[in-house]
Amino acid sequence: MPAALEVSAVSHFYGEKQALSESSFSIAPGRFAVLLGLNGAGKTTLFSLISRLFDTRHGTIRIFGHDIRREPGEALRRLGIVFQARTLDLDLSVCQNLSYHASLHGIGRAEAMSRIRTLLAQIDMGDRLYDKVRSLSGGQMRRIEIARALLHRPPLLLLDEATVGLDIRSRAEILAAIRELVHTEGISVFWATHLIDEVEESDHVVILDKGRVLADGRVDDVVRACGANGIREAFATLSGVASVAGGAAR
Ligand SMILES: Nc1ncnc2c1ncn2[C@@H]1O[C@H](COP(=O)(O)OP(=O)(O)OP(=O)(O)O)[C@@H](O)[C@H]1O
Repeated sequence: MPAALEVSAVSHFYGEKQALSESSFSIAPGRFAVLLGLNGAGKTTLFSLISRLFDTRHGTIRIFGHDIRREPGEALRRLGIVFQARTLDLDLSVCQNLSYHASLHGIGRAEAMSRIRTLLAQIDMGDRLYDKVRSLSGGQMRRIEIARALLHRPPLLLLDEATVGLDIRSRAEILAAIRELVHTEGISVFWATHLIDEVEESDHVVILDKGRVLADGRVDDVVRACGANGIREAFATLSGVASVAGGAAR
């Protein structure tokens, strides 16, 4: 079976500025993989390339073996994405936001409603179907965005700093719900964060710093290769920062 995501020698420039430099790694199907990097590491740039928001001019990206440039339809229908910036329409209801996304994916109305009800129940939002998005908390909006990203049943889900701005309980709940999806549905997740405490020992981790992949592999292997005392120390050493504390790097 091909990799869920394969990134090969991908570079990206904003004018003269190089934001990604010959980045390569791949993620196996059914894995929870973390893209770990400080602010400005290039995480959002990489996600913008994977989702084809930006054109990939240097290198190749494949989703389950489908090149995003040569077979964009096949590749992108296997991808769900939650961007860092909120993208729900605040003046529409939860149902309207989700139905609109379903119709973009060619999902018929009855099937869409059935999927929406199932997904909302899974994320504990079953009673908010007809509420305006504006009336939801930040954590609840994030859950709706996750449900939206899963509506077309993609086998690969990307989340860019999905817990930013949420309180500690919402963060933990969202992370746990996504980890649960990996176990129960067997989907592959690529979770971008700068928060070291979101990483678990059995995860696959890709450490990105100033546009370069500095480490790629199982967390315990990366820690061992660095001769570090844990992922916190390995990340601090690789990123060249003095310490990583309080859940974030300093
Ligand atoms: N539109 C842009 N024009 C010029 N430079 C940009 C642009 N977007 C990002 N950059 C630069 O590219 C680099 C990577 O930025 P990117 O947003 O991808 O990082 P990030 O890891 O997602 O950071 P954050 O966690 O802060 O969102 C940074 O140096 C950033 O300043």
